[in-house]
Amino acid sequence: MAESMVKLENITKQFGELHAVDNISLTIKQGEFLTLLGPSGCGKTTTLRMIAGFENPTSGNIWINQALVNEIAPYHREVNTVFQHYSLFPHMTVFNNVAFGLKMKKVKKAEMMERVYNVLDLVQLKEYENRKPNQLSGGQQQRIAIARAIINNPQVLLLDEPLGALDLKLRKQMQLELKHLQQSLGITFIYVTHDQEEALTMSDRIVVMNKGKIEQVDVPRVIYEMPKTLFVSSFIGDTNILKGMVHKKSNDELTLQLGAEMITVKKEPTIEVDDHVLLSIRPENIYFIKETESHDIKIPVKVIECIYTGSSTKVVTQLSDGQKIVIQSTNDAIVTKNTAAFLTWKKELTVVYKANEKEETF
Ligand SMILES: Nc1ncnc2c1ncn2[C@@H]1O[C@H](COP(=O)(O)OP(=O)(O)OP(=O)(O)O)[C@@H](O)[C@H]1O
Repeated sequence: MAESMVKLENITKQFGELHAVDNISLTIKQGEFLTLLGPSGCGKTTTLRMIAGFENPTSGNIWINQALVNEIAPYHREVNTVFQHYSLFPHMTVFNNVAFGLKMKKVKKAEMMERVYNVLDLVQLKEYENRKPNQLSGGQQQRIAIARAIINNPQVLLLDEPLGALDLKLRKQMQLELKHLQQSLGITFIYVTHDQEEALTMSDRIVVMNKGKIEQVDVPRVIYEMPKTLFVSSFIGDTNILKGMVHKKSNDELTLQLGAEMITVKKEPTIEVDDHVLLSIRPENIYFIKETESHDIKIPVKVIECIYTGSSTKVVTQLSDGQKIVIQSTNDAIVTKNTAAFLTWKKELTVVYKANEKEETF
């Protein structure tokens, strides 16, 4: 996976005054499943459309397979795109929809038949070859759209929210199918979604975008466990954001005041004594402990609410200064509403940000 398949260098796209994509640089490796993730309007689709050639960058360079493609028309780029709306030809059978690209290229009949049946087999729709798109379910139509996109053996497949129109169960099933397909074909996938769970499930690496800029690029585990910015922390998964203040700084630790308590966390180079900070702690990383237990972090709280959610219980607690901490507990027997309790979490799972860093609601 070492070779670079797509390279974006200082890419900006302006629509009038708006910087839809704002000076991003990114290298996507051969065979990689890379996901562009971010809220609506952050520039994901615009980035994908520039790689496809449907939009021209205002400035910057795009390489595909080591070739500069800025001036190359979409149909001459080694990429294919799958959209959320399948854009199948309604009057053609499944077979003809998939064969269309090969017919345009005047591929010989025997080879065309072999290739169409191969991809129909890959997407498990061989027996549907004579149906029209309106005789297929949404998931089947999307598989046909994917079959059509891979039949020309593109180096790169661009997928713009391809599962967005499907219901949750089918979407989850198709996520796994797509991932397996990508692995077996060895094609580079650049995938756009605003669904963080989908991104975490499918990707080799995730690019988190916000307002046209890249906030973080990394493997799913690092994005989830070590979000670099407050934005990433809040956008990916559920988290508690708590206000604190730095009391002491030693060689490798910070001592923070949180409510009436002092806790120690890992040192952050840019954070100094007296700084106001925001702590991000995921609900599933917090545990209830008994008053008699001793832990590095031990926070007294009041239990405000217990909400049963099936596999776990969401427990809302409150610190002495009124800040709320939500815990996702699989052992709710330990607490009851309106009682005092004690919380702990691992200091290495506490992510600390300077409070003035992008304090906004997401
Ligand atoms: N052709 C255009 N003309 C003017 N503004 C545009 C155009 N295309 C996109 N934009 C704007 O650029 C910004 C980024 O849009 P883009 O479609 O890339 O976002 P996105 O992250 O894909 O969002 P979504 O998840 O809603 O599809 C938005 O503010 C959008 O309104």
